[in-house]
Amino acid sequence: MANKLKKPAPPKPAEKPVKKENPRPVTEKLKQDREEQVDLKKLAKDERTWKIMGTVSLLVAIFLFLAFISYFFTWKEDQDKLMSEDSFLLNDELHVANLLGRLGAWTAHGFIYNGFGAASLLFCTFFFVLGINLLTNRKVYSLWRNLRYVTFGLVIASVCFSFLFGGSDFPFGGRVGDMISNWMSAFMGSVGTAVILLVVAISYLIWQFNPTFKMPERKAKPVVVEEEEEEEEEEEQDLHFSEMDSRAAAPLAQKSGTAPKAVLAETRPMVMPEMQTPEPKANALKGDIPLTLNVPQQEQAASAFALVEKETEYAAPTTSVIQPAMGAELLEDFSGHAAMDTAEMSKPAAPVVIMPKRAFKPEAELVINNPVAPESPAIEVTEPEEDFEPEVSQKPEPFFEIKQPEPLPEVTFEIKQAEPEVPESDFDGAGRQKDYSDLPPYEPTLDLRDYKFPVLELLEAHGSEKIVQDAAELEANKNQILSTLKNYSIEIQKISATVGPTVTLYEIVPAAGVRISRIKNLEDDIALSLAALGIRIIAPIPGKGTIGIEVPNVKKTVVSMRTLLASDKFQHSNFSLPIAIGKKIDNENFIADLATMPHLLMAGATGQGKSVGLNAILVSLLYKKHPSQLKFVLVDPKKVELSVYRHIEKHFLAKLPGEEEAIITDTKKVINTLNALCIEMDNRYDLLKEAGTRNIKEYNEKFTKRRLNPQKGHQYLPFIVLVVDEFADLIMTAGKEVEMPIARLAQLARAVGIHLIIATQRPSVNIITGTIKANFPARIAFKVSSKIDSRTILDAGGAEQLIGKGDMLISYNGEIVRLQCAFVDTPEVERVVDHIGVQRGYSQAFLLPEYVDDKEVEKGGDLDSGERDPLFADAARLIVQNQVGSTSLIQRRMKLGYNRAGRLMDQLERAGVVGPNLGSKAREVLFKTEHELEEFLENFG
Ligand SMILES: Nc1ncnc2c1ncn2[C@@H]1O[C@H](COP(=O)(O)OP(=O)(O)OP(=O)(O)O)[C@@H](O)[C@H]1O
Repeated sequence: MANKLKKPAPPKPAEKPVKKENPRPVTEKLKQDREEQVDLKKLAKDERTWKIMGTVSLLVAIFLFLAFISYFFTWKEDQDKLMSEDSFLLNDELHVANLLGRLGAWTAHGFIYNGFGAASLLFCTFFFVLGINLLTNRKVYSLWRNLRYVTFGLVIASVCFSFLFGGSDFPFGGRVGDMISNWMSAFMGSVGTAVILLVVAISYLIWQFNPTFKMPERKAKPVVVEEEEEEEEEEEQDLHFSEMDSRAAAPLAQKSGTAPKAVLAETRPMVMPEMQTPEPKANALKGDIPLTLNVPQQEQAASAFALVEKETEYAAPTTSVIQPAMGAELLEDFSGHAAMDTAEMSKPAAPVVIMPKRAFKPEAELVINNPVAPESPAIEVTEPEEDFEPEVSQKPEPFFEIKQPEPLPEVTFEIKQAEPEVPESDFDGAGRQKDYSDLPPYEPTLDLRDYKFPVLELLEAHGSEKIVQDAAELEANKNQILSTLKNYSIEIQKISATVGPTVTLYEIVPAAGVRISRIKNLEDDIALSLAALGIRIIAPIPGKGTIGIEVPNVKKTVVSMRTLLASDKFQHSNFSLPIAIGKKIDNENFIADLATMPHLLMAGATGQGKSVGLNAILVSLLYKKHPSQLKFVLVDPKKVELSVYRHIEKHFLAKLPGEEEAIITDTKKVINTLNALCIEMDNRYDLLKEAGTRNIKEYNEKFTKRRLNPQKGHQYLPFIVLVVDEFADLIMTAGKEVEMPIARLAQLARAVGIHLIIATQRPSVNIITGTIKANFPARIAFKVSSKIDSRTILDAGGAEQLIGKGDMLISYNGEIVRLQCAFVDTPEVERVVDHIGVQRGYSQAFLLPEYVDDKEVEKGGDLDSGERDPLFADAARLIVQNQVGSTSLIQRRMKLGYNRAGRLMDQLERAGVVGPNLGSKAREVLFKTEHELEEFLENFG
């Protein structure tokens, strides 16, 4: 039929003469030109062109290397001939000793004698790197960086050699080295030249190898990803390797006449010669939809050790299962990619494309995509002096081998904030603002200057953390999903998979015309057919245009806290309060700033990972913050969950004045503490207002620059994090009395550095009320028992589908992300806490302002009537020292509630220390010197 329809076409030639006016030859020429251009472009992009160039480059490297090495031994014999013969290269009668004949001798002479001496060997490395990159079509080594090293290395090494071995017969530094060295010696003398060269040579070595001198580790870990990425752009201009990505790969396959049945785009290159299978069998599933596997980069694949292990593990199931299931045929050998070094493998790489040799028209394509490994973990200890080997995949040494610092004797000393020594008044006699800028900046950490941050060795790696990709499982799930959708007549174009630590995300691109809601409605049916708990359907995945089906992995991977804290993202985060929460499906570390959240609500049924989550947050803060910068207020009605933190009371905990225990377990005390926090918040706002700053960051900056006078009550403000472990319990017992201060703090406390983390087992609407919810934009849901609970926490379903054990959803910045929470076990927390606890701390916990319940005051009668407040004398001294009769000064400096400070002021007035109330102005202070006051106090009793 088609042919018949085409036959009537001949009239066309008849039309040709009509268009005679058109300059046909010109058009044809243009066409031809364009075609030629297109061909050239194709040629430039053709993989084979790069390979040929790569081979040539490698041969050049080898040629130069042999010629140079040979020259070292034969130069004496060949040099005369080289220098005396004009047509050295063309004279066939000349016999030279160089291994590579006249060409080798001539080239080596040119490079070594006339050029850079022995340093010319560096040219070989350049051609080698270029060759490897071209041959593998990848950036195995950074060409740009190598070029820089070679260029500087040539000059520096040749000059150094010339200087050191100038007297030798062999041209160690070459002409270039001799010239520069001679000039330098004449210019600055031998000693000057030696010093300069030493400095330059050391700088060069440091630049190239990094001062840690941990070259093997550094090379093995993908820390360089960012650096590499930067350079990648530069390199792309030189080499267009990046064009050989998965996008280019598919057309390539088609071009070669092979419509791929399965296109596997892999993040990591894997050598699996055994995967090469014979020609396709007749049992190839017709119309089978290939699966695209988004293999997440294991961040800890930084170590070569982990990578090798992973590869072998992956190879076996893939071989045995994928091929028969997919009907995939002989897979091309991709061993070329195995040449890639570990550093390359561990960074985001262009997908490797495995092409079957036989053409096969699939219904939809099965592609194994390649999520970008988000970051390279720096498995480095916080303490640089600790020599920690980052072998995450190995079990750490038993704990008893880790030396704990000797407990220091308990020292009691006065809390004395190292306050800057600034004059009492900000203004000089002439009323001008005094300038303190010449004083050194205030350093809050100096109070505990010997404080040592916890080291990563205190935490465990919890297994190898290798993501187990079971090809059989992937294929089976894919087929189940497809057949379920097919049963409901839903056609799809493509399916891909991303394997995460706990779940695998299957991304589906539906065929044109399929309504998303239809797939969404099949959630339960798909779950049933996969016979798995924890299926979650995201339709559509925001910003992607695909539909996601999350299916739990049979074998789950524990995400250890240590991995997260070792990651580059955490180590180099400049967040105010960085918290490492867990890993996303694509294995990206989820690290957020609590200060911007600014409060966090956590909910989940019992035993689903809440306490572990809380510990993860607390531990991440302990790893990043100095005791002077952060205080915790811990509320633990269950009495056991947070009790481990009591050891760090004198470092990191805050409590009410006069309280014995810093960790609050009694509901009544919780109310007082929350109200005290409200007072602290108000006090801080007063300070901010006086300082003319808008938030704690600006305030602390101004304070450290000594632009705020501590005599006026200004002080460095630590962040305060309130953690409530069982909020439901509090609401049940205290109701509004707890809800109101929490809501007030949640609304206002962010700017003054007070942040709330509230956890609850019962996420019902009477616990998480509208007021609470409105002020907690960041929420975490562990597995809950019903969809209603999930809606109460996240305003969306899904948390009821989770699988527990730290599987969680976080609603943050307006999107809901599934994470596997980092796991930190109680013994690990104990170790971290003990590490801090044995160090010298403050003399007591950070004191919150005192809060006196009005009702209790009423019940207890007027304190003023009989006796004087025990703090009377201290308050009088404070007022006289500062010569300011202000209630808020007493409140702030003595950490008292407003009522008590007011009563003290009344007593001071009655005693004649201060004058009467002057409205908005401070009261007059009637004692001008402390001496007068002391005499008065002695007589007054
Ligand atoms: N992130 C995680 N990774 C692996 N396992 C986890 C994780 N979080 C929790 N688990 C497992 O689940 C168990 C219960 O966790 P956890 O104690 O945190 O639950 P919970 O929600 O606090 O329970 P409860 O409310 O009863 O205190 C842990 O002992 C641990 O075995």
